[in-house]
Amino acid sequence: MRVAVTGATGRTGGEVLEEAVARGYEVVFATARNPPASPAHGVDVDASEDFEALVDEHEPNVVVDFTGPDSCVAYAEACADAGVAFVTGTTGLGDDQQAALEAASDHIPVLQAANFARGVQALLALVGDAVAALPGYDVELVEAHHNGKRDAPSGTAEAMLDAVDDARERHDVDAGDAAGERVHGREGESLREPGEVGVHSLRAGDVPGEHELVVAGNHEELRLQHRATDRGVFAAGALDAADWLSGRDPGFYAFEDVVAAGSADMVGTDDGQVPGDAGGEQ
Ligand SMILES: NC(=O)C1=CN([C@@H]2O[C@H](COP(=O)(O)OP(=O)(O)OC[C@H]3O[C@@H](n4cnc5c(N)ncnc54)[C@H](OP(=O)(O)O)[C@@H]3O)[C@@H](O)[C@H]2O)C=CC1
Ligand SMILES: O=C(O)C1=N[C@H](C(=O)O)C[C@H](O)C1
Repeated sequence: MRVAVTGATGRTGGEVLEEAVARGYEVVFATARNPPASPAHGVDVDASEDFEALVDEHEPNVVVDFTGPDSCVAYAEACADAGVAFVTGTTGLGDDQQAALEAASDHIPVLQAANFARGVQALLALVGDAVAALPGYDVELVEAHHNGKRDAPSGTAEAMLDAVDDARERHDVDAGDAAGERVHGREGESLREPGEVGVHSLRAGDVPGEHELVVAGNHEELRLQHRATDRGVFAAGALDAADWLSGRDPGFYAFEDVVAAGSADMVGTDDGQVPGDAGGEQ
């Protein structure tokens, strides 16, 4: 696969570049806004302002993007012009930016995911099940990320909140008068209204990403939590997505489609085994 990586000097793009090289993919170019003088993971990093020319010159099968909302949309549009598939994990897009990204998928395959960890796909299903099974319970969401994250709440939190709303609607849950209302943090006199969902964003240190939904009532508490313990999980998922997307028809795809298609090579071990699994031939 001929892959290009944008945001290649970033926390996540850097992991994508490293994993792409480790997998033996042909990294045809990598970009950053302020490219470093020396190669990263053996790949020269070019200035992102040359993106269109680089696409024309190197003809990647797919571009993998972890940058910011403006650049994500600009790259998607350039890929649409060049007929190159586009995978993005960039979060924090506004409504117009989201519409522009989706419009690009009229011409090319586009895959967008707020979170490329497979466990988060399972979490989203569990969130819907829990909310449907526990009508009348209070729902609160807490997410934690590193101190360099720009958007709040996180894209994953937004997806979890959508899963709460969808489940309440689909299962006709009478959640209370404030159903659908999101309350971001609380201070002062602010009594909780039935149905509202409190959303709390922590930004500290180097936390790769944690999300927890609390469903509580009737003298009990259910907590559904996902923790990314290393950013490599995002890089691996994004490259699995790139592999799956490359060569597909134009359209707007989700990471759910990739997860449904098959299991992952396990990251974090040299031999592809699940850590701690001693079974099988070595
Ligand atoms: N979907 C998922 O699974 C995940 C999504 N993310 C999302 O990915 C995005 C990037 O996060 P993270 O890696 O922490 O960010 P970083 O700030 O660590 O890195 C961003 C990278 O993008 C480049 N960049 C930033 N803005 C622009 C721009 N306007 N034009 C061109 N290049 C730009 C930066 O270059 P330079 O430093 O030179 O400015 C840098 O290389 C965020 O939206 C985050 O939420 C993150 C992890 C997982
Ligand atoms: O910015 C990050 O770091 C992350 N962003 C994504 C999000 O906004 O949900 C995914 C992951 O949690 C890491």
